[in-house]
Amino acid sequence: MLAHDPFGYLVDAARDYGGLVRMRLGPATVYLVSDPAHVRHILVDNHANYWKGPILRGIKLIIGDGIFGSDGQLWQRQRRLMSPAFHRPRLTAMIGVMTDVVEAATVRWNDRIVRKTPVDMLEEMVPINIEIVLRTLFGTSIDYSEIAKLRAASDVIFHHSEKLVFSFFLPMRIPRPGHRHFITALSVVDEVVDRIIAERRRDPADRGDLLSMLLLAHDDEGTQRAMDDRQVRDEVMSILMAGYESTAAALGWTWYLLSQHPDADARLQTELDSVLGGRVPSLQDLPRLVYTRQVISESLRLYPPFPTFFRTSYGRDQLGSYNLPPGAALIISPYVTHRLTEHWPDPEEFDPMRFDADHSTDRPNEAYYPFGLGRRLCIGANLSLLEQQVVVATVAQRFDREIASGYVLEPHYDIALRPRNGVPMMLTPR
Ligand code: HEM
Repeated sequence: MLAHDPFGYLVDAARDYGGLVRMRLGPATVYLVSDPAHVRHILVDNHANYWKGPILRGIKLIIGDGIFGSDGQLWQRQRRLMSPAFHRPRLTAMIGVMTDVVEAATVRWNDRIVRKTPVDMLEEMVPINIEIVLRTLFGTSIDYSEIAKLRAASDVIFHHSEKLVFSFFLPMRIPRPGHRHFITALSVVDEVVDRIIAERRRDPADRGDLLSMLLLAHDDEGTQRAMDDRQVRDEVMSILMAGYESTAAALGWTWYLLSQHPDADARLQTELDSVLGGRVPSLQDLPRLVYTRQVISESLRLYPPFPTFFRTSYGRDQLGSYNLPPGAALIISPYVTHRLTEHWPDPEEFDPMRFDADHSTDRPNEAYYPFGLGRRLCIGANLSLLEQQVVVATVAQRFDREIASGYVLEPHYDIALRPRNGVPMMLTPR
């Protein structure tokens, strides 16, 4: 089912059978949820009846008990502890790092621009994002060749994660094809994670960033017991795995979509010229980059980097007229919801004006959730949106961009949704 054009299949299933569809996944029964009212019920109103569940068992081989896959009290404690690292004052202090990192990246593209060879605008977003996550949250940085190694290893891990998730009904002790490759890749990322943590332990002064929050945490009873090494490792791994690939994919999609919609690109340039006039964006500029933000929102609607995520019910529940059994495995899909014609007319059309103030009130809030909803809303959503605005504004006002001739888009899904062959573009300085 999920092998060939999986998302076309899911969109058709929702159109034909509605916002809750019971389907087979191998020997297992799963439910595809896309109706905004059901999504709200599961993630917000009755969230206590749902946990991440056995579908995420495979992901735990990677992130252990990290925040992304944990539940109950452990999750609550970790979320409370980590949230301040993503609050507004900390985010605004990150803008300088973001602009520095993007500027340095554009210098790396110079020789390709001069030689008139394409720059892959998906691939190039990855080191930008790794660097931003490492510097802003963990106060460290790694060199370019190490970034490439980390990237290659994460690719293997993502690819294997997809197999693990969609064969969740098999015991985890049965190795899936590619298991040894996966274990080797995991050890590469683990080495980087261990080094980041060891470096900070040698110089443990409180820097107010996420890593300090993890390392200097005490438990709620104030017994001064620090978080154990394994938990710190699981959290750093969770943030790395959830953090950079998703934003890089989002930016890759935005560059692709702009290349296919010259009118939207022209409007974006007009806004950037009038608000920034060639400067890098500052905190004060960002609220004025309204159309830039709409472009980003529309890109996340069409191609949410996590097009599906998962829950399992503890007890029975009522979803509309349907009686959901206990232990039901749910695939919740923003990709599908974002294409429901009752909320999104001409859903395949790229139209950033859907997100202007006048049109945004036409639909329920839950018709749009690229970052999830409710208590488990993406902890990095605001960081990611800020970063996307900074990257799009900085790069777009510096270069005209054209997709390489002969390029054919092929979406590719392995937990994250990305263009399979990257986004090769010819860049011309403006
Ligand atoms: C475009 C970029 C991103 C997208 C589309 C995205 C999407 C999501 C979604 C849909 C969830 C909810 C999953 C669920 O409810 O099961 C989530 C959770 C999470 N995301 Fe993101 N994310 C992005 C960027 C980031 C960044 C930059 C970070 C960190 C630096 C991050 C860290 C996390 C974490 C830790 C969670 C788990 C939160 C919890 O369960 O309390 N994400 N993300």
